[in-house]
Amino acid sequence: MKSMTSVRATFTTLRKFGTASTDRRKHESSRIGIIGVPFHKGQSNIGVEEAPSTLREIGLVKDMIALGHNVKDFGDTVSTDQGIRHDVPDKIKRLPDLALTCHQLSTMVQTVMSDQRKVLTIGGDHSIALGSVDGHVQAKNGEVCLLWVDAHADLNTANTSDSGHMHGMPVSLLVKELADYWPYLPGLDWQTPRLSVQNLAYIGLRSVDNYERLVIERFGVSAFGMEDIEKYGIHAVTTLALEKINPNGNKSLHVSFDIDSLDTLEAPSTGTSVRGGLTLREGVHIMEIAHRTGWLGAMDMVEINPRIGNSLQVKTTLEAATHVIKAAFGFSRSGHVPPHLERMPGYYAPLVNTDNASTQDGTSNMVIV
Ligand SMILES: NC(=[NH2+])NCCC[C@H](N)C(=O)O
Ligand SMILES: [Mn+2]
Ligand SMILES: [Mn+2]
Repeated sequence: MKSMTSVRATFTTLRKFGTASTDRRKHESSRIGIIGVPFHKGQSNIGVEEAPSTLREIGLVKDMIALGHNVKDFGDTVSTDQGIRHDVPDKIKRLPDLALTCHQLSTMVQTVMSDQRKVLTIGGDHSIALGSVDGHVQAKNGEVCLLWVDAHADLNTANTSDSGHMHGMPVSLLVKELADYWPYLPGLDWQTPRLSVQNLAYIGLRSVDNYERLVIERFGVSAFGMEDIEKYGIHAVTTLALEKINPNGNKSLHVSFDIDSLDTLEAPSTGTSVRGGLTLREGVHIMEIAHRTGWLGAMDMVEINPRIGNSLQVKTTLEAATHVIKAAFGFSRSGHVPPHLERMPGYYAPLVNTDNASTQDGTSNMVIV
């Protein structure tokens, strides 16, 4: 057993640095709505549309309820098959199905928020964020800030995209500063870009196309790539990004989390994986900070593809996504005292004399057994 002196020293050190274990994490329960979007036509890999059902099968809803939240599963958007339209730029020939899916999603997000719930949207590829963010912006009358956690900027237009994959374009459809760089898009009459690039920040970038870089520099977008995370650390980068996009703390936060922001080793089952990404710990910490701001209104989790990789790789990816989501909605790696224990002062009586945790000489009379 450690001597009392060393225990006292440890406790004092912990208290001085204010670690989570000495800083009581108050756990607030929330009302949460879950929406699935089984959509894959923003990219070329079949399977990403299976992620919503797969995450449900491994217990996502149960996990959220176990965090003490009031959780309602609003089901999935209805899949459509409008075929290919030839009156739109060739690179967005599958726009009709994206437009219909995102219109449904935007409406569902507004419905969930009108039920006083935070929204968790499970993709599907990242093009669906056009619907989830639009719904959030409409529900909050434009007072939204957007944190895009991704290896990619997803800032291409139909003219600048090399791949023609719409999951590389949602941000350019969401920000008003790029509205003039798009032709009229049939089927998207319901969507008006209202977000400003000033309220957009990226974390995790490491595969940015030339035109995307041009836009980031031209408009001064807050873009924190992996190099910035090497230099300053994930805590500083996340805190700075959030301060940039919501300086007055009055906007509702939307975090669009692309699982490929994590390193390939952490989340291999995704279609456009890029080495040198975030560790799972870094991804979790981004969401811990987002949660603790109290600003989080909605989160997307996208680009999980259960058909890519072997069973261990799929399991690894799904577990990573679950850890990130739970962090966003209050799971604390340091533990928390559930409300019923809060109401049991006697519970701590045998261990800590709480009315005088440290005696006059600064030593603690806490007995750790
Ligand atoms: N959400 C994603 N995984 N996006 C990948 C985009 C890759 C590339 N920048 C493109 O436009 O095709
Ligand atoms: Mn993305
Ligand atoms: Mn990506």
